[in-house]
Amino acid sequence: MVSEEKIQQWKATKIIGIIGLGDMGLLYANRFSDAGWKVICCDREELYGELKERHAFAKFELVKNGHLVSRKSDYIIYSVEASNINKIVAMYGPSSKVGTIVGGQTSCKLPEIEAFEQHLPKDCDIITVHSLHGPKVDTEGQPLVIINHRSQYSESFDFVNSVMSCLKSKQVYLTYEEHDKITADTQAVTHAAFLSMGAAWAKIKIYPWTLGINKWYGGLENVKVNISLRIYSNKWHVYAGLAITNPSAHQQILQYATSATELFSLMIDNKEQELTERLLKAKKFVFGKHTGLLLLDDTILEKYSLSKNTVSDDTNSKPLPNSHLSLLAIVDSWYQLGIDPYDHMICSTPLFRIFLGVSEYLFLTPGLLEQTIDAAIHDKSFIKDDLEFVVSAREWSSVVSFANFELYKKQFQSVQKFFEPMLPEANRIGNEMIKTILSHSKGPSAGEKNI
Ligand SMILES: NC(=O)C1=CN([C@@H]2O[C@H](COP(=O)(O)OP(=O)(O)OC[C@H]3O[C@@H](n4cnc5c(N)ncnc54)[C@H](OP(=O)(O)O)[C@@H]3O)[C@@H](O)[C@H]2O)C=CC1
Ligand SMILES: O=C(O)C(=O)Cc1ccc(O)cc1
Repeated sequence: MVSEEKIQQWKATKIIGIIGLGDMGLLYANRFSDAGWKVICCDREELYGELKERHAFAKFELVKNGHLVSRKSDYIIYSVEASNINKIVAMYGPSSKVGTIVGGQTSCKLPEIEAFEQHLPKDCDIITVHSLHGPKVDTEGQPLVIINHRSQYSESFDFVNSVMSCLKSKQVYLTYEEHDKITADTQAVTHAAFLSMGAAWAKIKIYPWTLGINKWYGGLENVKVNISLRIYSNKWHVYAGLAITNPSAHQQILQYATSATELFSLMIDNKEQELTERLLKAKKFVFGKHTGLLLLDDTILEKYSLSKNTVSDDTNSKPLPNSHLSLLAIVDSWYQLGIDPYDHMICSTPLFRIFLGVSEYLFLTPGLLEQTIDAAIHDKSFIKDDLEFVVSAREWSSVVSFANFELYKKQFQSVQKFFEPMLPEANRIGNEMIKTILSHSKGPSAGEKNI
């Protein structure tokens, strides 16, 4: 335990450097400087003039480039695009102050650690971090992974912990290998699922919230729409980087696409018994030990719809039952890969917890799985949507396994363009929905497996 006096002494004498003043870099720069740390930042040199104006009243200092950050800082954090980490560390790493600590914020740690080992002077320690949430989420209580990879100075680790403590996140200590395996299981496959939903809607050119109360209506559907659009309102490189640069993520995303394909084949072949047996096995494996309350309650999600329709507008219609292929496929892929998603709660993002929450709801609400299987076999209202979903899941999987950043960008941006007019509204509703889910789940009523 570091004394308050020591922390005050560090605050008076040490400098935190941030290279990359994008969404996450800015979040850290503001939080650290608000907590009383001296912070010095840069973004790309050509943006210096513009950024100087934009941050004229900020508490942190802005300098022209990463060399100037590196020369002065006692802890340097690279908060840049994953695909450029090697190039950027190669550029500024050798300017790191003697005996400094270096880390990064990229979402997959293997390429980051390789870049540090390759380009940093041997006298630098390597202690890296990953906040498991987006820049607009309250950092308090969210997991923050800290990886103490190479420490030769006794104070380095305590120092980084003290700096990070102002975020009030839940600090989780892992190796970079553990981190990458877990985030492949959690983040990468969650994104693949919601990216595939959005791509399928864009391909068949439907805005699912405009179809009245017949289709895509209700709490589970609101989650699918809101989270999918939330992902498409972000920067493509965040999702591309964490999937493409993490080898374990390729296998995960491929399994997700394979599960979706195989379950869909059983649906179109009307193999009800085989489908039921397969899903019950998956249910037993993933949810067999579940006790206590569900992570999510469908009714609290009802109101977060982009739709202007309500059931009372249209009393003769009732929602068509969905086959929920995207949710069946994730539970099946956890089963096929032998992953217990609850093991990863300690190191999970809000989106993963929500994805697990809706899957759990589908499998554990009495009668809902049976109703879903019945719909998948006997009511083909969603069959065309499911076909597009399967094609999309396989396309995302191919793009990721071929490590094709350009194609990823193209595919992402074409869907983004389709949803563009709705993204601000979707983000607003999505933020409210996530806030409600997170606040409900913080309370004691969330049961043993807090979201
Ligand atoms: N967004 C999120 O939800 C999260 C992201 N992360 C990870 O954090 C990292 C940063 O993400 P995020 O902040 O969202 O992305 P941003 O694109 O917002 O930020 C990255 C910033 O780095 C800048 N940059 C590029 N090259 C240089 C350079 N040579 N010197 C200085 N700055 C440079 C970029 O400028 P330009 O755009 O002009 O190239 C950009 O402003 C990524 O690796 C991401 O995977 C981690 C947790 C959450
Ligand atoms: O919660 C999610 O999965 C997000 O989409 C936000 C996000 C993106 C990248 C990260 O490395 C961590 C969090």
